[in-house]
Amino acid sequence: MAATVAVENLNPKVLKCEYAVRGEIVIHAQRLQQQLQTQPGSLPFDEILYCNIGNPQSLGQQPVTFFREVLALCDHPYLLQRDEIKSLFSADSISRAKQILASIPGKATGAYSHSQGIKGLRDTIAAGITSRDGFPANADDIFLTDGASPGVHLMMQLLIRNEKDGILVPIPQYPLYSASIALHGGALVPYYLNESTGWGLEISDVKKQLEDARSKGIDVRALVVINPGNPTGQVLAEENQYDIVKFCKNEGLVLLADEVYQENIYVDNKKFHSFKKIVRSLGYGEEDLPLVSYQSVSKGYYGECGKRGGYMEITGFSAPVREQIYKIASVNLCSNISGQILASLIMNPPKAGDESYASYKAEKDGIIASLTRRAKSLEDAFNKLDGITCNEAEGAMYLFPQLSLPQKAIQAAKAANKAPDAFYALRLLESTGIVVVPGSGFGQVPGTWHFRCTILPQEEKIPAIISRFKVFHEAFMAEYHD
Ligand SMILES: Cc1ncc(COP(=O)(O)O)c(CN[C@@H]2CONC2=O)c1O
Repeated sequence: MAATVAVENLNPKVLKCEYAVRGEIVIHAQRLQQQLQTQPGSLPFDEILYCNIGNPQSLGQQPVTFFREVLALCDHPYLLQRDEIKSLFSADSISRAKQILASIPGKATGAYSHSQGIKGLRDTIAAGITSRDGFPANADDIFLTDGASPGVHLMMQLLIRNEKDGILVPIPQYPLYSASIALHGGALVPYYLNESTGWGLEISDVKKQLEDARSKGIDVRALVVINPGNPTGQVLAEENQYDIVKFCKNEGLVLLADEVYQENIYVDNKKFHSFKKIVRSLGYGEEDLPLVSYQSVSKGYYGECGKRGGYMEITGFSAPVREQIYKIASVNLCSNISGQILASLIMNPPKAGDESYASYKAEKDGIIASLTRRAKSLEDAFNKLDGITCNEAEGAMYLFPQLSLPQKAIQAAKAANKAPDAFYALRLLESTGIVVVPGSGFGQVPGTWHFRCTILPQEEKIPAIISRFKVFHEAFMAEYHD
């Protein structure tokens, strides 16, 4: 009997789900990459430059030595018995690996762990959060996850009962949120970041969207904040964060604080403040506001995307609700142990006085300084082009320029049955090999068009990217000028 599975009879929530970061432009890029391999010289460029995804190590960024030394020793404890490791690994990597292994039952990094993650590692992470914020964190509030993504899905699964349950999401947003809400059958309630004020979050706008949703019978459950922002790159002002926390408390909303770019700050006039610190600074305790804070090993200066590590810290939930969160986490048994170890390392890196500290700090500072330079170079280059305006990337890993497209280009896009920014991105790819994600994949004010470009290509490639981009953009605008 022929298979009965067809697109027509799949879960409609899956069909509704979209994730543009690896969407049609990237799929086409992969086809062109294949063509370059089988037919060298057949395209007007000789390599594909993936500026679509925040994947630093795929573009040449090196992992942090200390983190990899500890991971290697934890994964093969036999090495710790050999004297020769002293000539290969730093003393503090060896001692840290021994300390971590001692916290794992049976030193078995191949065993399932507690469903929230290894307690000793959660103790370390809690200590790191306490040190970062100046307010205590509790290991029992921490759930180690395979990157931040599963933690986001878990909370959507917990909060969304049906299509009448809504989640306030910033627009532009990282499409994990719109995809997860769609997969769980909820309602995305948009609130627009203000491009003219550097992607500012106006509480008055959020409140208007909340009231509008409620008037339509939507039970708004939570507010998502991404700080620093993806794709927009803004870092929230501290006073804005106080307003957001008070708003969530007054409106009875769960605050979902996505803080995976907390180590990616490129401007001197902004600092990262965790929402946990803001909540505690306001004197709010466990009874006042349900808050979920997300962290990941994928970003920062570590960029360990493939290791799939991260955590969510949950505070302000009742014991019965926490039990339900634990139950969902236990269904997946546990997150991967290497990711758990790495999450503990990024929250407790080498300190002054440790043997690895000097080299660790040089690596960390070097990566952040380079990202800062790359962000500025690309931002300046975009702003020099007619028809493009680009806000500063205060943080994160992206620029999100706005395109002022001629009507002829918009008509051509319509004729090709594509959003104007997707039409532009496809033409950019086919002319230069540069892969960006259309703004329509993140959401934008209707009638505006953007694209997202990462700041991740290695520095020596940035001038070539800028010059190739400039040639394309000027030719495109000339082709379609009104
Ligand atoms: C804001 C935000 N939250 C969560 C995640 C999920 O990360 P992990 O699951 O790896 O922890 C990402 C990944 N950033 C995607 C991936 O690369 N480019 C992006 O926009 C992100 O940008």
